[in-house]
Amino acid sequence: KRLPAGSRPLPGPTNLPLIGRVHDVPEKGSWLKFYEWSKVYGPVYQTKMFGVTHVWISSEKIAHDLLSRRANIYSDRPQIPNLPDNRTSGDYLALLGRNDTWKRQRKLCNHLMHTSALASLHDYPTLERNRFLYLLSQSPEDYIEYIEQFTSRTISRLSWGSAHPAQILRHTTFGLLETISPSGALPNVISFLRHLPLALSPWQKKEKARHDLEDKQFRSNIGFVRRMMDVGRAEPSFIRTFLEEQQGGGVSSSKKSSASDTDEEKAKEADVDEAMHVVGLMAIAGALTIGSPIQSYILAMCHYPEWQARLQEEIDTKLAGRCPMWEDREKLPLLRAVVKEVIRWRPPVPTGIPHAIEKDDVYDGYFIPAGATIHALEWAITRDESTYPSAETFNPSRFLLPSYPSTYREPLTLYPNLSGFSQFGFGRRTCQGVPIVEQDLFLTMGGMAWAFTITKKTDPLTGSELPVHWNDYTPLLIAKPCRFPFDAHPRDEGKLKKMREMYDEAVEGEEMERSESREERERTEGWMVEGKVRQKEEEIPWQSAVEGVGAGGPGVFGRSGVTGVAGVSVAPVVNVDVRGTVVSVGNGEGGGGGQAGTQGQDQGQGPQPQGPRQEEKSVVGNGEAGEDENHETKSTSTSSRTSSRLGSRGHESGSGSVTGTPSASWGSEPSLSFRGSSAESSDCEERLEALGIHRQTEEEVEEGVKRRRVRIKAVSNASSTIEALMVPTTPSEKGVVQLGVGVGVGVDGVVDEIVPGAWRW
Ligand code: HEM
Repeated sequence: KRLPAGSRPLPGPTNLPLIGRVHDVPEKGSWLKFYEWSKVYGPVYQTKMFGVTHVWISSEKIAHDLLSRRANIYSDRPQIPNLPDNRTSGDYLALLGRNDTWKRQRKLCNHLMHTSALASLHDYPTLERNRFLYLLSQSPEDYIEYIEQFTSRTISRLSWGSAHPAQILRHTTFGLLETISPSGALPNVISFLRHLPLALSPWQKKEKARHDLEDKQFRSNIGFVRRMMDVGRAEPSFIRTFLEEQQGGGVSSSKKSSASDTDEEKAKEADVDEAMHVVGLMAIAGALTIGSPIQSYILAMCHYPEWQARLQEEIDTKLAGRCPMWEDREKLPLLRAVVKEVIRWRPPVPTGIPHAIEKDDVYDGYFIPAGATIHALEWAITRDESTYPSAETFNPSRFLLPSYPSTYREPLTLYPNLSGFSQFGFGRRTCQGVPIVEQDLFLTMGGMAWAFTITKKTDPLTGSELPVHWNDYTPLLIAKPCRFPFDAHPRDEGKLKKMREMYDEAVEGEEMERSESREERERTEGWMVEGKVRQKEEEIPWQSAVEGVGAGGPGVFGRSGVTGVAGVSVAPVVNVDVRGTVVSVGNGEGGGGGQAGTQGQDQGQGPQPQGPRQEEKSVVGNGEAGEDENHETKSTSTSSRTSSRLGSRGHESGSGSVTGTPSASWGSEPSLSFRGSSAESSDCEERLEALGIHRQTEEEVEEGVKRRRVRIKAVSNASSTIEALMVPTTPSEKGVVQLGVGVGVGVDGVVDEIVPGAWRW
């Protein structure tokens, strides 16, 4: 393009023909490279990639000058090669171009956020935080799973008034992140690949499957809320707010006013459709992002124990030993400063979400061409030493002491807070979820500081501290710290007890919700089976549970929530590797058809293990797992091990199929065995005893011990986390306590921990 008179091109690295500088940008930590270039070429420079000009802004002031002050031309979004209709389709508000659909949707999103503050929606984050803390206390090494559960369940409740869509939401949302991230799908880097026809494009096929599943879920969620409203049992949610207001004639994102009744109905449905997408996008945004700073908090506490001690002191003195509540925020400026500093120290969206410029522009003598993609490089903005001295250091004081004039602000009852923070974008496209983020982070970080002392983990063999990385983050648009080891020690017995009480209260509510939404849940779990969307293991810790269950269907009971029926064997079957050793726990009466990661041919006919309450990750899979590279070999072998183990009482027939005789199990001894090189099968029960898990005594049965759970948790060697819950329910006709077992049977796993408790069936 010819430069306008008096202007010059932006500086930047020399571009190679066609590819520009693609080869220089690493897949992981790309923002570090762009930051490095900012040191060489200045706070605003350009690169080219496959013909597209990318402008990188590393100064908050320049980002405001362009994206906020000149918002009339800098508020568009670029086209995403791997999602070519992102600017027009109306499916994802955050990715829409600057058009009427975006304006309407943004307004509606704003309205829903605003009115939700007035409704009782905001109990949800506290409820889920309470559930989260106890789960974390039980197995800190499962932190990623529990954090993801927290974020997706909280936003599901906010969006649809129920946590049950959370699991599929995680699944489809992660897929979307891959679809749109430069490092997630090749066409986003090599843009001409987007022209491949569907049949030849693995990226398009994958995206289509993902989108179909997402669409089904969103529609079903609306249907669910409507049905609940009809019977007066809909919990508060964004979508309920919308539907209620629409019924009352209040809110409408109306695309057109219509004359006839039919037209009016159609227009209403179009509005509902639009609201469905707006709320869907809010759910996606919430499920994707908030886990990043929660994980970064744990990372920060490993490296900066002194700040943890100070935070605990603030909470202990101001709240007299109580766990922080949202209402306490005025009293806890340090906690708010920690929240903000975590985001500054490790920005969740380090490259920013790009804008696009619609008309040629000149800034400070530099020419910026129409159509360029404009990135506010959040990583660099948080490292600007003039605003954040010693930027690499985690230092919440920068928001609390007047000696940091560029970031300090009074009154401390109000500041620091996240409102207007650069990390949530600029101009007309700023993030609309800040109030949710603020509350979620305040509650989780405050809750963790109240409950735990987080430390680096000690190697039991050498006694030395296990290393914790400093800045090893996942490569997609929303970056999260890669897994690291740490310990979370409950600070005292009283707090542990309190956590348990808080958890019980949270789960109690959930049980009610579950029974209400069971039909819906079963349907959505069915889609999960259809969905077969594959994800990267390292990113999606629950993957093997998602993919891995045999076509015996029932092998894993997922969140079926079905209590065992008296007279029918509820066969608890646990098959996991214990540090390289296979454990099978079961009464062997069939059940356990198809195990995670098998080649999918198990046709379990036996009674199905079913649990009254299951954890999220026990999701029904499709029996076609095993294609995952990480799992294939071991999964297959575990499948056969599983079958033969079950065969100790059940019958193994044909090629891997497992059948059983339900009635024979009553009163029979459960089979417990260890297999493998490092353990004798005979010492299985002793080993379990040693782990604190004992068979329930008659007295305990007599007492009708309820709600005691034995949790067997397997962490796969590919860092999947699977959990088994054995929950004593009611005494059966036989006078014993039945155990429902929820097992995400994630073969290839190691049992990482067995929570002490009693089991029996
Ligand atoms: C730690 C959590 C979060 C971070 C760091 C974050 C960050 C961002 C950023 C950087 C943008 C782009 C701003 C721009 O283009 O200038 C954005 C957009 C957006 N965010 Fe968030 N976000 C978070 C959570 C949420 C949540 C929970 C919601 C739920 C409502 C949400 C809703 C949105 C929406 C709707 C947009 C698009 C606005 C538009 O394009 O007009 N975000 N966010």
